[in-house]
Amino acid sequence: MFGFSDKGNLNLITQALEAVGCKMQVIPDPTTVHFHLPSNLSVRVHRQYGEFIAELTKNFPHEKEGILKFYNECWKIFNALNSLELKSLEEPIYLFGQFFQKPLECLTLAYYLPQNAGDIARKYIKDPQLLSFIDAECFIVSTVNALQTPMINASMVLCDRHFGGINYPVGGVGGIAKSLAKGLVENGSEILYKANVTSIILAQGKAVGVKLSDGREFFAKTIVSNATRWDTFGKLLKGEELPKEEVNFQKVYVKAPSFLSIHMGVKAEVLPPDTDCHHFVLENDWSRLEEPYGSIFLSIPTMLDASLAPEGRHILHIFTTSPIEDWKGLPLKDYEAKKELVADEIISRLEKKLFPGLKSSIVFKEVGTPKTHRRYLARDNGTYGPMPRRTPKGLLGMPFNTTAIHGLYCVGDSCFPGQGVIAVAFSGVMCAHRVAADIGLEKKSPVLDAALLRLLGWLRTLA
Ligand SMILES: NC(=O)c1ccc[n+]([C@@H]2O[C@H](COP(=O)([O-])OP(=O)(O)OC[C@H]3O[C@@H](n4cnc5c(N)ncnc54)[C@H](O)[C@@H]3O)[C@@H](O)[C@H]2O)c1
Ligand SMILES: CC(C)=CCC/C(C)=C/C=C/C(C)=C/C=C/C(C)=C/C=C/C=C(C)/C=C/C=C(C)/C=C/C=C(\C)CCC=C(C)C
Repeated sequence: MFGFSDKGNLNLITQALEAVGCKMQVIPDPTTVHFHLPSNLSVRVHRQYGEFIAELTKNFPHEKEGILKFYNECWKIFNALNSLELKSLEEPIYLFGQFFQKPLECLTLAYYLPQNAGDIARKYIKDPQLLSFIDAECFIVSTVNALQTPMINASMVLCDRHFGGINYPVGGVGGIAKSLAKGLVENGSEILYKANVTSIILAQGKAVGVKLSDGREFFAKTIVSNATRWDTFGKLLKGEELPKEEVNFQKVYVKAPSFLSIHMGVKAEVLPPDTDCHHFVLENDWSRLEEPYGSIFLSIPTMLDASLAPEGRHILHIFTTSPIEDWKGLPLKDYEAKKELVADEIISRLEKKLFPGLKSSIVFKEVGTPKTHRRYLARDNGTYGPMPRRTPKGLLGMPFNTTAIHGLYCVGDSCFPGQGVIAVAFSGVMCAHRVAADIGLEKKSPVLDAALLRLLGWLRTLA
């Protein structure tokens, strides 16, 4: 996980836990990811920036200068981001205050807001294989290539992994939600589980409550939806005319595919002792990077935290992009058979590329499809999140938290700045600040608000 460090301003998981009086013990991951790429290109992204750059330049000595220039430009943006107090960019008193206190940093971010990582990489790098490597660097966090990945998001992940680092919460990532929930309850909040919202209640065009599938209704001054914008406006507000803002959003962004996930328990001896925790595998053909089932993600959390599995066992979480269309309309028997077949192919590829004997070492296996994602996360088509339809203008087209419906706010990965736990946590921080201003807990200027919201709405139409 990003966001777990004890320094800077981007450690949003640490900050969220602290806000409710919790802290989790973490284990630093020495390697963010080990790439296994075409032409046997193997690159380990070491926690130490210098070691990573040394490994990359060893593979591409003729591009040393380009590599340094590209990643240095990322650091410029990361340092600007990391210097700001992160609050709502839709709240003018805060936004203008930041421009006043940190003009250079804010102008840097405003300059890069409409730009994408692939264009900047091409300014410095010519080697097509190295440009494909930058595509893979972006793909693992955005599910699209570098030319479609906003430069601000790319800089955040390409640098924070060396600044705050990647850290694993002891006991597993599920502990983050559990700690947060415990902290919230201890601070007086109430959380309803198994509460399936089927619609948002409107009164005179204003959002005033929610209705659950069991018929219960809840009313509030403010409604915040963490469902995707497609679900919020397509299902929870079904029958209402789609607001112009949302039509624009859907013009610029489509739903990214979902994932096929395989969770396995294996005998420990099948993995060499120095195996890294995270791997990304694309064997032969760069053109398959973005194709369904083309590339394989693999996490082995027991490499960092042995307590997660019984002694002598490791956990493998293997996943690859997969569209829901491949899994729709199949009779149960065919669905089960297809899961086995597709999983078997993926496991065979890993056996061939990384771990000989993998198949015979399996002691437990469970396969989830896009339908599993849809069911458990209630995400339309099980989507991983928004993906630009064409080349985007960086982050310019991403909507913030306020919506065209008075009293209704959106958070999550279909809001600015997009996918990723830190991105999603930032959208939560922004939303909390905007709501606090709107209900009178923070300073607010209605005149400036109206002007800024109009300006931001207009900027989005340029994307
Ligand atoms: N670091 C990693 O390895 C990793 C792995 C996977 C995902 N992620 C990130 O996590 C992010 C997901 O964040 P998010 O918060 O936007 O999405 P989310 O899908 O995780 O959260 C939405 C929550 O809302 C609930 N929900 C949806 N509709 C509902 C309804 N009608 N009624 C009640 N509850 C409902 C869902 O059950 C879910 O718990 C993604 O962007 C992704 O990048 C990171
Ligand atoms: C408003 C206007 C107009 C202007 C102004 C200017 C300014 C001031 C601006 C500002 C801006 C800002 C602040 C921004 C921010 C941003 C952020 C925070 C971002 C973030 C991001 C993040 C991200 C993207 C992340 C991501 C991550 C991810 C997705 C991850 C994932 C992972 C996975 C999947 C795993 C892997 C594994 C393997 C490889 C195995």
